[in-house]
Amino acid sequence: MGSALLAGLAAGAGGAKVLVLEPSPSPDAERICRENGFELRASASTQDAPADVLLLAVKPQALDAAAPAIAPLVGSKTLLVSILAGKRIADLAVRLPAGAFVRAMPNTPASIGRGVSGAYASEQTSAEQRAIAQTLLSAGGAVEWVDDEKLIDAVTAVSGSGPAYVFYLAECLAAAGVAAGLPEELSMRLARATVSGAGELMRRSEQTAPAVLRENVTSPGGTTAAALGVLMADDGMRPLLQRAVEAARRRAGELSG
Ligand SMILES: NC(=O)C1=CN([C@@H]2O[C@H](COP(=O)(O)OP(=O)(O)OC[C@H]3O[C@@H](n4cnc5c(N)ncnc54)[C@H](OP(=O)(O)O)[C@@H]3O)[C@@H](O)[C@H]2O)C=CC1
Ligand SMILES: O=C(O)[C@@H]1CCC=N1
Repeated sequence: MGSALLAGLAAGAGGAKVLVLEPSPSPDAERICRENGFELRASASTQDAPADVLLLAVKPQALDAAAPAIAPLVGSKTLLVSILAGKRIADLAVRLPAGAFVRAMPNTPASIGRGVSGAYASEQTSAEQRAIAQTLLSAGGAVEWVDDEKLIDAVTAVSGSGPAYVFYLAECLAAAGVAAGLPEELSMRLARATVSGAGELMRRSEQTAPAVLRENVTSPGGTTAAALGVLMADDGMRPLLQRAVEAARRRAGELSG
């Protein structure tokens, strides 16, 4: 996720000095840094001046291990932008006492500029710092600000993890096609094209309500209505997805601390 945002940052960094801390950089991260003149190191040193902006993108479970390597870059004027699932601003502040915090939750379509991030800014965040966070995150796509930090766990469960649900839908659709008699590769091609095409149609359509797009596919008494009778049953897709999103939201809560 950090590499995806870094690629976006590369496009919009202007003349800013960028330091990337990464103990074992991927070839992609090395390339992005080389091509954009970003400095790449394993850790910060006490010789480094505090950063204006720090983007934190380690796993939540790696925060304790990573914090000492980052600490020299944190000062009272530093804006810390965290994309760590579950970690609250209070959790970050005890380890990395920056002056201001933005807790954000992007998603992997950010790697092609088509992501969406939810973001929450701490009270201490100035308008200028908020604008910087907006620029950084919008390199990956749309940005939706929320005014209650607790909502970030719900954002995580809906759009942070959400791409995985959609990819799993494609997997399940392909498997169902095979069960219906289609060759495996053809079924996967149909499922991929259907999921991506439907997503693109939803994005481009003037009609913003997915329910209307769904109704456009559904001929009265036809095949889609037969399938939706299963998916929209009381024990169908809605309660299933609600349970899945709630499990993700709960897990985010468990990752705090
Ligand atoms: N994947 C997703 O869809 C999303 C993830 N997130 C959040 O982004 C964060 C990263 O997740 P993800 O990208 O999936 O995980 P990855 O494991 O791909 O990325 C974590 C990165 O942090 C590096 N790292 C580990 N320890 C340190 C350290 N001490 N100092 C500097 N860098 C270190 C890792 O290096 P190495 O590989 O060498 O250990 C790795 O490059 C998580 O907090 C997650 O909650 C947020 C939104 C969406
Ligand atoms: O699975 C995770 O914990 C991260 C956060 C959102 C997407 N991936």
